[in-house]
Amino acid sequence: MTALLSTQGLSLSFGAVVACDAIDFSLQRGERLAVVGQNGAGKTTFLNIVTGYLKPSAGSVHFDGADISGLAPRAITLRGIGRSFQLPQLFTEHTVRECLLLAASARAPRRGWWPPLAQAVDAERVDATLALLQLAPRAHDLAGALPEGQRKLLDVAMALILEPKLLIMDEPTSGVSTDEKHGLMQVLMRALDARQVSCIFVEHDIDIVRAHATRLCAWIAGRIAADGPPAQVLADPIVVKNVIGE
Ligand SMILES: Nc1ncnc2c1ncn2[C@@H]1O[C@H](COP(=O)(O)OP(=O)(O)OP(=O)(O)O)[C@@H](O)[C@H]1O
Repeated sequence: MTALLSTQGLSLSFGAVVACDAIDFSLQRGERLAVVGQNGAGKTTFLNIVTGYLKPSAGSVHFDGADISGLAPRAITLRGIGRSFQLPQLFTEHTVRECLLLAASARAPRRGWWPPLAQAVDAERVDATLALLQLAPRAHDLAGALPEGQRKLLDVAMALILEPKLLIMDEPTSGVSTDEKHGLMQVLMRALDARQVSCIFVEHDIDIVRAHATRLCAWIAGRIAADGPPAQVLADPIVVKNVIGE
């Protein structure tokens, strides 16, 4: 089976710090991959290279059968890799519904703004996406007025409106209370399943990883130190010592 995403010898250093050390990696369709690692382990650097925000010093990235190495972030988004961030990137002065329309404009031709925007996405798809993320009751509220959990949901809704094949989420539960975290992840994972979107998510909460990931990669010093089913990786002594810190 051809991998949805793969990297071959992906490398990047910052001075003496090897942030991404010749990474060979692949992700199959349908996987929910959690990524864990101490601060500075290289998780973000790897994901920034995959999504075009950083250029590797060596190596290549393939997605959905094509070489996407060196493409700009917008081109990679249009090919089907969506991204949501630890601090949601919202249009806070706009309503929740308008945020989805603005996100959809990433698909519209570069020239023009509001008129092509309205044609770029149909109202039904916007409403279905809002419903999927349980945001329909907030559709006409300002994005900036949402509590953190709903900001995270809106950030993902804005990624899903572009119909990605893969969504990369950076700490989807950070800033959300412990009580709300599992509920939030259930809504997110159900939405991704409904749209048949594979995902990679960086997560520090091990309970969330156990409950919601099908696979886990543990990063240590620019390398994937352990990779496999979450229960297996979390029992690996190297991971226990260097990542979980017990
Ligand atoms: N733009 C940069 N310039 C210099 N050093 C950088 C830069 N970006 C990352 N680094 C360094 O590369 C290493 C990997 O950082 P990275 O942010 O990828 O780790 P991380 O695992 O995502 O950590 P965190 O969980 O804190 O986000 C760290 O030592 C970091 O200080």
